[in-house]
Amino acid sequence: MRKRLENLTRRRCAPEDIVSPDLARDLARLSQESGRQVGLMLARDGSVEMVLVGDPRSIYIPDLPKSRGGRWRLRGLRFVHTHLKGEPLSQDDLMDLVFLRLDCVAAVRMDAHGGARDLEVAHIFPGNTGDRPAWEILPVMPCAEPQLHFSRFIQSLEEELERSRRALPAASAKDRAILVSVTDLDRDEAAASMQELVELAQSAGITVADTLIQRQRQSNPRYLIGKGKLGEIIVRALQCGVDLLIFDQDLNPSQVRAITDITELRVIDRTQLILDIFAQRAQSREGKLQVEIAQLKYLLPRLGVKDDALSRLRGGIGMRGPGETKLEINRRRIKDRIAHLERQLDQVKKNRSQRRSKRLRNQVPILSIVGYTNAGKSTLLNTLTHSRVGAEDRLFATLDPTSRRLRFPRDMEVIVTDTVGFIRDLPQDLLDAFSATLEELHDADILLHVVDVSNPHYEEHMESVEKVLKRLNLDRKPSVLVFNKMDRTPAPVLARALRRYDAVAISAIDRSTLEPLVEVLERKVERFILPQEAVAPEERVQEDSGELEAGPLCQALGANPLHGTGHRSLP
Ligand SMILES: Nc1nc2c(ncn2[C@@H]2O[C@H](COP(=O)(O)OP(=O)(O)OP(=O)(O)O)[C@@H](O)[C@H]2O)c(=O)[nH]1
Ligand SMILES: [Mg+2]
Repeated sequence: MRKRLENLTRRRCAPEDIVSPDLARDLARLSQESGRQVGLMLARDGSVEMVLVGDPRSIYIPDLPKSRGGRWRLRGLRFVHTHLKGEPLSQDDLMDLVFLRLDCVAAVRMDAHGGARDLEVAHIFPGNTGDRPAWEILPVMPCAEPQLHFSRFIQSLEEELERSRRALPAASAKDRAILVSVTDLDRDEAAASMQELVELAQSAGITVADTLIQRQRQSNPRYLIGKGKLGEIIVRALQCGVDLLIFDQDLNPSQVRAITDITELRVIDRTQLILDIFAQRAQSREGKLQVEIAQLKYLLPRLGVKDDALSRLRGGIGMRGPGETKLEINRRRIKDRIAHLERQLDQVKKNRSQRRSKRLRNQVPILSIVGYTNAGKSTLLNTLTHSRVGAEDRLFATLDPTSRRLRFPRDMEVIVTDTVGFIRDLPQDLLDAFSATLEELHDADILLHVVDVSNPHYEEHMESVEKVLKRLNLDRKPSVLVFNKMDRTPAPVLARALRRYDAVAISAIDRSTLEPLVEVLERKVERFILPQEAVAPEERVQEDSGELEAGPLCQALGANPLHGTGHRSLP
């Protein structure tokens, strides 16, 4: 029997036959005699790459050689095996098809006498699967004359896959990712969380090819996600030309490795994605130092896993942050590096606080817009600043000296700054990095906390923002709560929100709604001014009149003397 099985390796069938009739017959005969499934892994040219023997009901496929042509190609191997009782393709067969990205999987279904009766063939479905299965099962065909020209069939299958990849927007320089969430949240919450992950990914410059939510109570410890869903992901990656998987949940190092191994895709989690965004955004030296420290601290516990988890983690998105040369440095050197960076950071912080106390002596008031990501901060900034320049059609360049031509009393200006959005569940290391990015907030005189009140989760968002502000020691700063997007908030919801909180409602896309906010700001800013430096109200009005071709903020501020010096005796 052994000899006869070995002889199979020397067999060959024509490339156009999925399995030649005589090979099918011999497989069935061997199966009948051994009482086990017998299978062949056939290459595209019809040669036998592997002979496999299973038990009566199934067959185990060991690790296959790495795929030819990379992860977006089919493996170039088809698996043909016997089904002793003539049973249809099993779930395991279909999983093998998907997980191994086989050209196809075929069952030679035997009759009661051990003959090769017919052939059932399944292949990966090349188009967008949506809710349908990731595979397609062809109509059963007789073994004696299988009506399938295999080489032509596989060619058109690969062309179809290529087409479905090309149907997606071109994004050559970018990473293309599938976003995955495994959660026990209810449907709406899970969708909201996923939407946030999509926005995070996009702001990191990643093209989101697809999203996938699996709602389950208990997660699979090995892959986090269930095996069936993982199969779907593999097929979607193949269909979409994806190279990156991003999980909404934190992954432990061995999960990263297990998922990477089985999908052959790079795998990162939300925390690493956020770190990466910070790495992109950090401008100041302090920011860069803190982001690198956070990245290294994130990496450190993940070094325990042998193999190249390190390079994978580092390989997150592009190759940013601490460069590739550091891929090889070991745990010891990372710790040394963290210590070194922390010393540098201390020095920079000292210098900064000296610089700041100097700056504080001659500075214009700063209004800093903070808020949850996507609350509309940038929109508010644009609307406010656009209004300021009016007919001049020039954006309010925050620090542009020519804006003085607007003739504020005593050449005063107000600086409005936008900030990176806040997000929920920020780990401590990230918050440190965050605090560097938000360093300027310490210089702000007033915080405008912008809330998207149309979001059903707006109160959770407010809470997240307040938590961050507190941890940054900013919770005592004068602030104005702004409920944005009132245009798309149902009136009763808005009314209830306004009863509950002391807030100003606006719609940042509609300039005409900003007046109440501007009035509030006006009053707040006034409190910054030392009484002895304030100009008499009548004088102010006169100075203001007729000179300003400007929007409401400008008028409001213009109607108030904002003095460059000494106005910071704050409440
Ligand atoms: N309907 C409506 N949409 C708004 C309003 N304000 C902002 N948006 C939209 O909300 C989205 C997010 O606005 P952004 O200004 O980018 O939000 P952000 O807070 O700066 O977001 P991050 O910079 O990502 O933190 C954009 O699509 C805006 O057009 C509003 O008052 N009404
Ligand atoms: Mg913004």
